[in-house]
Amino acid sequence: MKGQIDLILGPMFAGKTSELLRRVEDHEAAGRKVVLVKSSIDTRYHSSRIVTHDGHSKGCYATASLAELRDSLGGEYSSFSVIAIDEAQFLPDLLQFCAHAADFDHKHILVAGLDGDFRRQRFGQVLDLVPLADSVTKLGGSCAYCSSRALFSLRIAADERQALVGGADKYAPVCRRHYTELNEIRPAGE
Ligand SMILES: Nc1ncnc2c1ncn2[C@@H]1O[C@H](COP(=O)(O)OP(=O)(O)O)[C@@H](O)[C@H]1O
Ligand SMILES: Cc1cn([C@H]2C[C@H](O)[C@@H](COP(=O)(O)O)O2)c(=O)[nH]c1=O
Repeated sequence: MKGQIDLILGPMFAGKTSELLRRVEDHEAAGRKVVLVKSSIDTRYHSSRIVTHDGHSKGCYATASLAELRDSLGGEYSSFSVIAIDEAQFLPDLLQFCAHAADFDHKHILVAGLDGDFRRQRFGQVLDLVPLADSVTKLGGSCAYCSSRALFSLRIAADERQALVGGADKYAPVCRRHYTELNEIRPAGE
């Protein structure tokens, strides 16, 4: 098998995790052995399962880093042909691990994560993978205020830290118009 990196990006509630699990099931149905992993920072729904916002889930490794996952798997690492990674924005060694696993270990890597934070700034190393990727899929959700395509994650909690784990209690998916209006963003010079 050749190495491959497929990215699934988008704002919160866009269906990234659902799409990741769908692709995992396709690989498993084709007889490929898949290891699932997420950042251990994500404790929202379950500590050792990847869970979608509408309750679908699959067991996974929860890890602080992908080097730690590699160590935990030991010799079993070579038996997996597919590595599915969720909450990729929280993994500090995402770029180095994925590059090595695809280029030299010939793994097929599926990566789901935020393409931007609540300020629409880069988040972790997700965007660094774009030049290495075979495919990049940007999903959109449904705007919480008008049902147009949601492109961005609006933070509704009063907290300025980049990393703030949460769901609908802290974030809403929004279209460009509502992101701009609700953040009171003004064009430069106004
Ligand atoms: N504002 C919302 N709050 C809670 N759940 C939502 C909201 N918008 C959409 N959902 C549900 O979340 C599902 C997508 O969940 P998931 O795949 O976990 O998305 P992502 O990984 O992109 O955050 C949608 O199919 C829908 O059922
Ligand atoms: C926008 C944004 C999000 N987060 C956190 C909130 C959630 O715990 C995850 C994203 O989860 P999802 O599966 O994509 O719904 O990331 C954050 O820490 N900072 C942000 O700016």
